[in-house]
Amino acid sequence: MRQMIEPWRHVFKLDPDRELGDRELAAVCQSGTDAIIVGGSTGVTYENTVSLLARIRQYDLPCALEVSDLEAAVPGFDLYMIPMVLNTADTSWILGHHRRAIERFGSLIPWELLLTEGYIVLNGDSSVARLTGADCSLDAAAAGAYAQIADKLMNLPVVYLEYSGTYGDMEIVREVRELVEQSQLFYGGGITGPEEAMQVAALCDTVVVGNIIYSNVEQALLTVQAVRDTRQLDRENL
Ligand SMILES: CC(C)=CCC/C(C)=C/CC/C(C)=C/CC/C(C)=C/CC/C(C)=C/CC/C(C)=C/CC/C(C)=C/COP(=O)(O)OP(=O)(O)O
Ligand SMILES: O=P(O)(O)OC[C@@H](O)CO
Ligand SMILES: [Mg+2]
Repeated sequence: MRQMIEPWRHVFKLDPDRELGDRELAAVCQSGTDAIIVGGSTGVTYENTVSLLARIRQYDLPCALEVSDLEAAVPGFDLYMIPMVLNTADTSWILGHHRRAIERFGSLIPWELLLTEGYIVLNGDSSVARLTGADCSLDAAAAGAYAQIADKLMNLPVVYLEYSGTYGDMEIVREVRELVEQSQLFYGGGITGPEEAMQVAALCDTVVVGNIIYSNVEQALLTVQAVRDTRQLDRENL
């Protein structure tokens, strides 16, 4: 599964709990983005997830489910991304929900389609931070330490810098970039147009664009080419 995500430079994240018209969905899926991730931190149900998957399947691009609620474990995705929030003291978001999921779904779990994401949640004023009780008051050294736990101690395929709803501190992103060697570095949060997309694309492997799809789809679409046109900096040239 690592091979599937390796080429992903740009992805759109669609929230099953939000409305998106057919025209907008078509534009997003035909934009040239590398993949769609379906996910949200609240209000994700089996029904709204099935319905969004069926609509996305009209288009020919990979579609992953980022599992945030057991009730929404819908079969038929190309990939299942499993978040573990590293910077919370509430272990249910690191292991607890995961244990329950495995007890509940057992042999139904398509293990070969699962990828674990080491989440570092950095916007204290986001649903995901409130939900998981994440400690978002991290400086660059602390964020970098969590990133190395994911990359070097846990060997996770993905480190996800999650600024959901706000544009991140690029000094922190840069520090994390310098330290992550094996994991694929995802960044998501507050990208509202091409300039921000380019800045992030220079530092991270994969750029995730979410909320702006729902408020200004034209700006969201411009991020695709912006990421394509941006060369990623080598760690040595940061
Ligand atoms: C049978 C079948 C098809 C199985 C496939 C999947 C499955 C159930 C596998 C079982 C194995 C397993 C280990 C599952 C994990 C179960 C689980 C619920 C884990 C908890 C994951 C977690 C830490 C969730 C917390 C929230 C989170 C990190 C969500 C990620 C998405 C995210 C941050 C969205 C942003 O939220 P948004 O709502 O957009 O925020 P804003 O409102 O601020 O925009
Ligand atoms: O919605 P935005 O702020 O673009 O963030 C994208 C994604 O990281 C959310 O999980
Ligand atoms: Mg969102």
